[in-house]
Amino acid sequence: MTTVEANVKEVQHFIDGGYAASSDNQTFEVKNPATQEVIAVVAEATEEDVEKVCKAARLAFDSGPWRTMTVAERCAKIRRMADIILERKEEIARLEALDVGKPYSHAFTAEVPRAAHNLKFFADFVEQRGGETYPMEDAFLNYTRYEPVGVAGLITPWNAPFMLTTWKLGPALAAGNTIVIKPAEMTPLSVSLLGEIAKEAGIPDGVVNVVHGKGSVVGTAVTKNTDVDLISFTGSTATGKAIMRNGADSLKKFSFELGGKAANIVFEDADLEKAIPVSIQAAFLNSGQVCLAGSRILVQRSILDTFIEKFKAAAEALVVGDPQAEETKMGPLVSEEHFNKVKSYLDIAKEEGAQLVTGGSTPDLAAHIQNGYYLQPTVYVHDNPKARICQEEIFGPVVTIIPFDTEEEALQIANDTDYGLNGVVWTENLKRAHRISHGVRAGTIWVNCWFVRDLRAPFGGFKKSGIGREGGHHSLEFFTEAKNICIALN
Ligand SMILES: NC(=O)C1=CN([C@@H]2O[C@H](COP(=O)(O)OP(=O)(O)OC[C@H]3O[C@@H](n4cnc5c(N)ncnc54)[C@H](O)[C@@H]3O)[C@@H](O)[C@H]2O)C=CC1
Ligand SMILES: O=C(O)/C=C/C=C(\O)C(=O)O
Repeated sequence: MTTVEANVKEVQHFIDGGYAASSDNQTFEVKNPATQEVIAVVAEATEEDVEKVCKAARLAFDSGPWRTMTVAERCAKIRRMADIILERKEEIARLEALDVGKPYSHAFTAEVPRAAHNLKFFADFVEQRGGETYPMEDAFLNYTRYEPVGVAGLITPWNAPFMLTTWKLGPALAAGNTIVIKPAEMTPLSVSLLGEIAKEAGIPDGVVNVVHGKGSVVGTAVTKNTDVDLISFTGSTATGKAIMRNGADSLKKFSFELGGKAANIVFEDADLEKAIPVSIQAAFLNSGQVCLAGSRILVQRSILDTFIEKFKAAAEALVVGDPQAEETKMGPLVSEEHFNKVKSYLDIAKEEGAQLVTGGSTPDLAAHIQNGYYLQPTVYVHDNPKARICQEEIFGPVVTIIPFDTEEEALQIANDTDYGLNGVVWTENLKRAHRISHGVRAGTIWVNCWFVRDLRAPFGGFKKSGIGREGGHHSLEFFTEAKNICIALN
């Protein structure tokens, strides 16, 4: 990445170990969502460029040393990547704040360290991995090898671009695949560095490639490309369906982490001293642009008034402002288009008769961020769980409190959704915690906590929230082909 004029960065593809412009020199602009200023011009790939990048990854897989080098050597290079990310932590966190609009403090203390951990974790995990052996009396011995699949297409979103890309890159690389990354076009800055970081870490040319452009063109071309063997995707459910259709002809493997509309269920025996601040995080972290957001807050009617009063006060106390400022807890939405989508739900809420508790308009802002895509933390109460604001993924700082009376009713509302990524339960009753955790149809349930991540644990969604699981051996199963070798012993 270079700077072309004051503060405007030039971002190119990273192909076969070097930066490259598009074959037709086309570019697109990226804006800072806090100000609407242009912060980067980015190479926009043609279909021919996508061919080239996928071919580079193919050649690096077929004839390069990456998949044949020892696991120890490969993993040492991946760990070096993690170290370089930590050495460049401030720079990457600044880019993430600039590009996504998320608070720098969160990127610096949580997401960039997690990105480094994603790489290191899978390097360690692969080195320690065993295999299966099945002796057949004394006559034959079966043993299993886990070999890389080939070229991995990683199509990644804009809400946590660097962290979520490394979450796929770590296991894909550790397993010995070569990679084509297609970052989200709205937020390409941090991810564009991964090629050069890989090169600096000693990873051979052609193993980590990055290609930029619109999802509908470049994402589609990567998905259809016959040199690409699998697609790991995080993003919207609609795009997941398109990827599945476009990848069908080349019979790709898919792993999808898609949308969510999590129920955050607060029972009357919950410890509100913990439940309120964590529910605020679950609602407004990254301006609610988190697939795991607890955007449907189910509250038992006996504590409804107390909960609303405390939650309102905590939402109003959140510091909304410049993402680069240390004290900022919530920044803008990522783009004008997304801002308009989120704002449209304020009209829908009104039409649906939802009761506004707080928010619903633009916050007071310092002069330099007056043009940013800001919305106040917004809270509604609605007693109709079928309302659109209770059903659709808004992906913004807009949450709805839904009252309930009994456990059965809470479960019924929690499961009345197309999504099933995660759920949250607040209770001091252990038996109830288990009952509700078993009853909610979602891939992760957090009890008296939220977004606590052990990278060994399965992570992914039921229903329209995804296909497959990431994490620990689940990621490795996706990024490897299991091979059984059967040896006659006599
Ligand atoms: N699960 C999650 O973490 C995320 C969920 N979303 C949800 O999706 C909604 C829409 O956001 P979008 O930016 O439109 O998400 P998206 O799912 O379209 O974008 C994610 C990635 O997919 C790529 N892409 C788009 N169309 C493609 C196609 N046809 N083939 C291959 N790749 C393609 C994009 O370029 C980007 O890299 C959000 O409002 C939110 O509800 C968005 C981002 C992340
Ligand atoms: O912690 C993870 O591995 C994944 C987190 C996912 C998100 O933050 C997201 O997609 O919004």
